[in-house]
Amino acid sequence: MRRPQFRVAAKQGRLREADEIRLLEAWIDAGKPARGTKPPPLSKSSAAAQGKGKGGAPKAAGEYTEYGACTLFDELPLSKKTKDGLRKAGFKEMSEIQRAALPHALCGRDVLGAAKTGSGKTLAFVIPALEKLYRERWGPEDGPGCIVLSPNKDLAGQIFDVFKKVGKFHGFSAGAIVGNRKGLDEEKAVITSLNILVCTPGRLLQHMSETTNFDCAQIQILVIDEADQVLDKKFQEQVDNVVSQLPRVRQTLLFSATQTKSVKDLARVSLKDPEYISVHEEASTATPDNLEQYAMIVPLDQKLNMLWSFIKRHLDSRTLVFLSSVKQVKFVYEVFKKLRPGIPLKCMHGRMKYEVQQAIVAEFKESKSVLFSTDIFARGLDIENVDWVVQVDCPENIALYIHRVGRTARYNKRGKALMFICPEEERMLEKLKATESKIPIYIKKPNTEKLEQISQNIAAVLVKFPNLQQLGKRAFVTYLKSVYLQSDKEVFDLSRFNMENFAAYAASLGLPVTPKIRFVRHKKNMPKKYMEDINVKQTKRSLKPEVIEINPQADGNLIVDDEDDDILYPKESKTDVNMDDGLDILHPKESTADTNMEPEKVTKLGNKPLKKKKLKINVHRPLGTRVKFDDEGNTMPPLASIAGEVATEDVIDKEKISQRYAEMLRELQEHDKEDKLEHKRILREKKLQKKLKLKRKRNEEMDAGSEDSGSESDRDQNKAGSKGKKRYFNSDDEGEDAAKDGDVLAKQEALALRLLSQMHG
Ligand SMILES: Nc1ncnc2c1ncn2[C@@H]1O[C@H](COP(=O)(O)OP(=O)(O)OP(=O)(O)O)[C@@H](O)[C@H]1O
Repeated sequence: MRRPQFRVAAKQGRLREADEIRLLEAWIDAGKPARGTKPPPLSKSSAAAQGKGKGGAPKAAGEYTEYGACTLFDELPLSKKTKDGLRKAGFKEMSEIQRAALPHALCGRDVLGAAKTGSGKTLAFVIPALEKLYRERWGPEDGPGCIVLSPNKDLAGQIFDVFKKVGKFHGFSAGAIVGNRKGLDEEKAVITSLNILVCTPGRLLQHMSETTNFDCAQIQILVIDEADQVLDKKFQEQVDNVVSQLPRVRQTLLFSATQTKSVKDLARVSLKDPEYISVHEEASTATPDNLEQYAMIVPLDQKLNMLWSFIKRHLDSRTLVFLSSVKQVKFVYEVFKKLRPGIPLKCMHGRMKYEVQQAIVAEFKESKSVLFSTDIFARGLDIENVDWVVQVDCPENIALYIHRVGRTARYNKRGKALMFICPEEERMLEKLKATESKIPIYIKKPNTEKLEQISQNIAAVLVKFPNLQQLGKRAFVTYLKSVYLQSDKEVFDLSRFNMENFAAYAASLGLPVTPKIRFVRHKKNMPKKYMEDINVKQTKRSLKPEVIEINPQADGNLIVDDEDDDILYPKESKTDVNMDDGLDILHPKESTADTNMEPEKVTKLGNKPLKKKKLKINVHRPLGTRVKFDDEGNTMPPLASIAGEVATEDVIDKEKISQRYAEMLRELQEHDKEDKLEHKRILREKKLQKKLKLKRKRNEEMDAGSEDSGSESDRDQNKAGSKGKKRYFNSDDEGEDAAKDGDVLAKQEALALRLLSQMHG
């Protein structure tokens, strides 16, 4: 009895939907805005008036309102399901970019949208995507109908969440195709039945080439978020490949806070007669109005002191700290955690599992804390109420600066941003302050009185936790590499630093010696400008590797050799430029954003790694690479030299320094003692093992000898001894087992001797 009722209800539902779609299509067509038009500017009084007057749903069939100037979502020609979703999620009034983009996007036009960070661009493409599929009556059996490309998996996850929220009442299946290698098979199993795919270009391409029956020939709408980054050369091959597999007849929406207008880029995604919507083009600033921005000139070796002092003075804030490499993030997080600043610390980078990242973001949203991050979260990350964004390392360009600071002051909220800039990178400040950049940034003078000096505390932590020394070394190396690999040599030029700077920086990380570094680079991948910039000793036909070395012990030159991690060969296909360690460093890059792409996929997709050619560059720079000597002519450890310098400036008490050194020495001696004891223990254990082995061997020989003469019961006994007792190895009870073994063997030995003497007797 119930089945026919169900069928009737379903049929009625379908009919209602069909009626709604007919009405929506007519409304969209009748009230669409003229091409190239923008909605009139919004004054507070007009907003309310427009909400009641001009907009609104059609009163009766055939009487359609224009929707190009409305202000509320309810006034747009949207399906009931989408409106319900929006209402449930608490979205009522449209933001500027939504007002401007939605009317054009809803009537099927291609859109190239730009608006400041945090201004609500996500809804400006999520709504048209849902509506398009709804009006096309897309169903599960139709497969993928919408693709959203995002530069990284975290952002893809966030966009997916917005789809889930707003599309709650629709019946579409959607997925964030961002899984790790393990998730690939699961994705393969479902991807063909998903209607909305939010994915990174690399992952999508992988499915396009590997997943059977995965077909994108029916795609209705393509969205590219963070379009300037996704259309950047880093993704070029992947995006071109993806786009070539999509139907030419489709709608395309491109959004970003820092938009591309490059005709070449747009041609690549074949935009048709697009609407250029840049709602803040005429605004006096490129960053949110509610954002206060400050910069401070901080020498490299003072950055951690400054960061620590900042954190200590903002214990009641939610602070997001950007550093330029994974190793730096890990190091600063680990060391600061040990020093206990009095506020929870978290860290996040592209090497973490997606689920872990999600959990950390959720925790950060919940409590006032400090989150150290790489640039993986510079774009798109939407966290309400971030009070401060602190950029410890200089952003590689203005666009990245805008995206980083845009993690605060989102959607009408207030926020503050602070950037530390080394004197050697001051050119970036000039660029930011240039009129055309439209960035109201103010220089703040560091308050040296309130600056806490923590280098020695860090050194003490490193003595106590030796594994952090290695991490510190890596942090040092990856920082210098990140500077070295930047393409904007006007700002980033290692030659502006000298050996003293490097030594001081190493000391500020608590390192007892300045790590050595060597850069090897394929000439082909070096920016021309930089090639001219450095003194390359190379004949035209030479194929030797180019080597730039930094060595604190070398006189005058930047030389170095680091045995394990610092020989860098260009790898064209790698896209994660997150500077994890030496082996991940690529050719000079346009962008340092941690794209979180899966490198192995990219390699599979046909980018051949370059041959390691032996190009050698030896750079002899007339730089201030002085090594410090003490009164007796011995080279001084950098920490000592720095301590001396600081002391002369009366920042640190000399007595304190010697006390600290004495303390460190004591700690080292203690460690030394422990190491010696441990070494002795290991030797003892080895000796015992050896002895036991020897005895066992002898025993076996004797057993073999006594086999013929031994009684049946003896043999059984032996068998029981060897087979009946299972042994479990656990490093904790190794000593006890060994002792037991010793007893057993001693008994067996005695038995064997008895047997032997019986034989001989
Ligand atoms: N119409 C709206 N009403 C209220 N809140 C909104 C509206 N539109 C967007 N938001 C909220 O504003 C915040 C920022 O939105 P969104 O992440 O889309 O910004 P964005 O422009 O994409 O930023 P970015 O350039 O940094 O990626 C989100 O928390 C979102 O929920």
